[in-house]
Amino acid sequence: MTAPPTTPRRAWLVWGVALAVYVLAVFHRSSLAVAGLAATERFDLSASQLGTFAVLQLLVYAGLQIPVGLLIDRFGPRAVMTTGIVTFSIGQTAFALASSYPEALLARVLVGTGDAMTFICVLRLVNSWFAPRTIPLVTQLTGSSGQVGAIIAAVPMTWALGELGWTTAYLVAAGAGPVLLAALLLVVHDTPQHRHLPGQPMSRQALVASLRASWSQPGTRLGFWIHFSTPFSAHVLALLWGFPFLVVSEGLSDTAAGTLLSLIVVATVASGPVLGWVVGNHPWHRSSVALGTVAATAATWTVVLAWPGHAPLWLLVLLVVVCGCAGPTSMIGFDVGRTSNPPERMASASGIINQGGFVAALVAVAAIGVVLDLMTAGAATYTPDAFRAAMSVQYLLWAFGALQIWRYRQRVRRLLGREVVEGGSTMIG
Ligand SMILES: N[C@@H](Cc1c[nH]cn1)C(=O)NCC(=O)O
Repeated sequence: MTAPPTTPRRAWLVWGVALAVYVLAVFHRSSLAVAGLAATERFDLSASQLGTFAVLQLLVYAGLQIPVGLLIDRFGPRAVMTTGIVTFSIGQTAFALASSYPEALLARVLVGTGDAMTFICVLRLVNSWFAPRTIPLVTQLTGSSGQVGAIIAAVPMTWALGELGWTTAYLVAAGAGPVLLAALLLVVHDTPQHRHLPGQPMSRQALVASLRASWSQPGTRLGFWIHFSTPFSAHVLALLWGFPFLVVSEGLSDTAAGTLLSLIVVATVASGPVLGWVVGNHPWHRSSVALGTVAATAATWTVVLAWPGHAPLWLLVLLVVVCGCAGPTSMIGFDVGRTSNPPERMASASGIINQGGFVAALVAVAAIGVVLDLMTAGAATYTPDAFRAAMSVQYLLWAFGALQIWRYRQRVRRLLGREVVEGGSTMIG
């Protein structure tokens, strides 16, 4: 499987259907965030039980990235994506019908499993259907357009939960799965030449050796740390802590806080194509863009956290826009992974890289909760000072991630000249 020299027209149709499946996966992933209160009432949950839904889903997603990458390299993206769409549709149906907390948790595990099978399939399809120069742009468009699923989850799903009730709202959402499954089976082929192109069967030793080979490429590690360092701040805000931080620490109304959180997705969707263009035309500077993004995110947070009293609205808008733009920067990680690995290891390398941002998000979300609890032990509510201290744990992740990006970029640059990288390869050895 190598990229075609020119992009066939059919590639856009294949990508459109695969992207729609990814949008649906992001929609299902995000559809719990707007249902927190309803879930608390339906299953009689405490706050930490509610938080378990989000953490469990992230854990399942991150934990499955490497196995799913291997499955794609072995069975092809069409087969794995088919399994993914069936799995998350069953999960969402089960969530609609769940009547107890354990049933609902199991349903979220299925949603997380199906979700984990989607994104790297789309990346693999992009790599097989598009001409090499177009791949960075389409990869970026995939990542940022996929976030539209989060917007659909926020607005129409809130309406549906209020108007149709829990069971009908989630059943209707699950109903989109079979429709897209039919389109997928009809339109999506693994490559322009093959409907189904499986890889070679591999023994356990060969699988381990292949993963080792991917990880030993400095470019895969550089991709992992870029994905680790850039998007987690947006996840921290959007997944759990943004709303209470903006309301308690910055004194915003519920509506203003909700609007700012939606602005994250708008910034993500808008900045993706620009970054895609930059990455496609200046591959040598990919890691510089990532380092600049980490610096800009940390600097903006610093001004917000150091501002005496409530930060002004323009500064909070800047914060969510900068965090939103950092999301697409994480896609640079996949591009570095693509140019550092042969086609038969592409999906497993993407799986390794895709873990980065989700591991960082899990660590950040959990660490912020721990610091908040420690600083407000016994108090009825969180305080602005506690939030300032808790949000500061992000500096540890930025510092560690930026250090690792710097180390691996030095290693790649020591071993490969600029003309080789600009020629489209960062594979070493
Ligand atoms: N980095 C994200 C995608 C992204 C792009 N822009 C903002 N976020 C990512 O890795 N996504 C994987 C997924 O399954 O969504």
